[in-house]
Amino acid sequence: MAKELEKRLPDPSPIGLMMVNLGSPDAPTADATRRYLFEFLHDYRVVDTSRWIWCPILHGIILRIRPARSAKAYASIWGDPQEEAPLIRITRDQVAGVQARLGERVIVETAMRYGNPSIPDTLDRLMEQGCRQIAVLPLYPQYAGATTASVYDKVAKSLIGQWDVPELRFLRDYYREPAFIAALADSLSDHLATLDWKPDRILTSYHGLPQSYVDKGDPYQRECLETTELLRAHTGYDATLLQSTFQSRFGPKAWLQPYTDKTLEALPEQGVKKVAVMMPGFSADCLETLEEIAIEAEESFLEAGGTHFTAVPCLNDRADHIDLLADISRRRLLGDWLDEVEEC
Ligand SMILES: C=CC1=C(C)c2cc3[nH]c(cc4nc(cc5[nH]c(cc1n2)c(C)c5CCC(=O)O)C(CCC(=O)O)=C4C)c(C)c3C=C
Ligand SMILES: [Fe+2]
Ligand SMILES: [Fe+2]
Repeated sequence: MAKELEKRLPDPSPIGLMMVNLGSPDAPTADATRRYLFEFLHDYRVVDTSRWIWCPILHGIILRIRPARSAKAYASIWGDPQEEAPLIRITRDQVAGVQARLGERVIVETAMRYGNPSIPDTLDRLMEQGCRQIAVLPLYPQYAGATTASVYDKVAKSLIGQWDVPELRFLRDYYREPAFIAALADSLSDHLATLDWKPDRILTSYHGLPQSYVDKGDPYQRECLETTELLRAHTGYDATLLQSTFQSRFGPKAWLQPYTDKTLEALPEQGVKKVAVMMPGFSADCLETLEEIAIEAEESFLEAGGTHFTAVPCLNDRADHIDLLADISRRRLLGDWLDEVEEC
């Protein structure tokens, strides 16, 4: 009898799972890119400079110049301009795969931290469908204040003013999951098997972060370096073959080093002419992988004397990636919520 009483009463409401990525402009145009960058670059988690200093720079220079340049870069990777951006399309495929694996008791939705589908609209949709328990899965394997914590902030802000707030759970990071490391290693070997050459060097290139954020305590750099360590241990590749670098600098301050572009430009002179670049910090291909690495970085590596270059696709909608996202959601987020419902 005591055991019976210990059981929680079954809650028949559906459970929500919101999978969140960074977001992209609504279209590959300067206007849409300006709206996206306006929201993105006003986030204190992304740019922590005082608004008295930052807003004149942002409004006076960046939002006048960058949107046209970035829109051109987006257009080069977008495909059909009537469709959504690559990052959003891939995230929707991931969501469909996770939904299929979790079954109909869980409602899985796509959300973007900036732009659409927005976090507040997605939370509203889940709550309208009756979800009283919502799990949030930021699609960033390594934690950073600028990404993961920014999702936490936005979720919390979205609920301001609500009288009936759902029970919430968040995933902080998943880079140490053995299945994640195994999927990265398999994606690398699958990709290398399609080539008729072997790389002399494989870069694990992570999105950069201002060095000052790490100096203030952000663990992102450590988590990236640990990801590469785990990948070395899994593949047996040593540090001379598998090397960490950081890409996508923004502005004149020092960012995490070594920089991917400078490394690639220097490698041919050191006799390293065949390079593969993989990007284990990105769960989906996006502007930073498809344009900055697969187009721009390849061009500058070949100009510097490299002979062979390849960019390894992100894990995207690979079955092992979707399996691990569903498994992490079940184990680390939904856990006893699912048990409670399933017991009834
Ligand atoms: C201004 C500072 C920026 C910080 C800090 C930053 C951190 C950061 N970003 C990602 C992941 C992505 N960033 C992407 C694009 C992008 N990033 C910045 C700036 C910062 N990022 C800008 C201005 C842009 C927009 C594009 C451009 O104009 O160059 C993307 C791709 C988005 C897409 O639409 O495809 C991703 C993904 C991480 C993981 C991170 C910190 C760890
Ligand atoms: Fe502003
Ligand atoms: Fe970024």
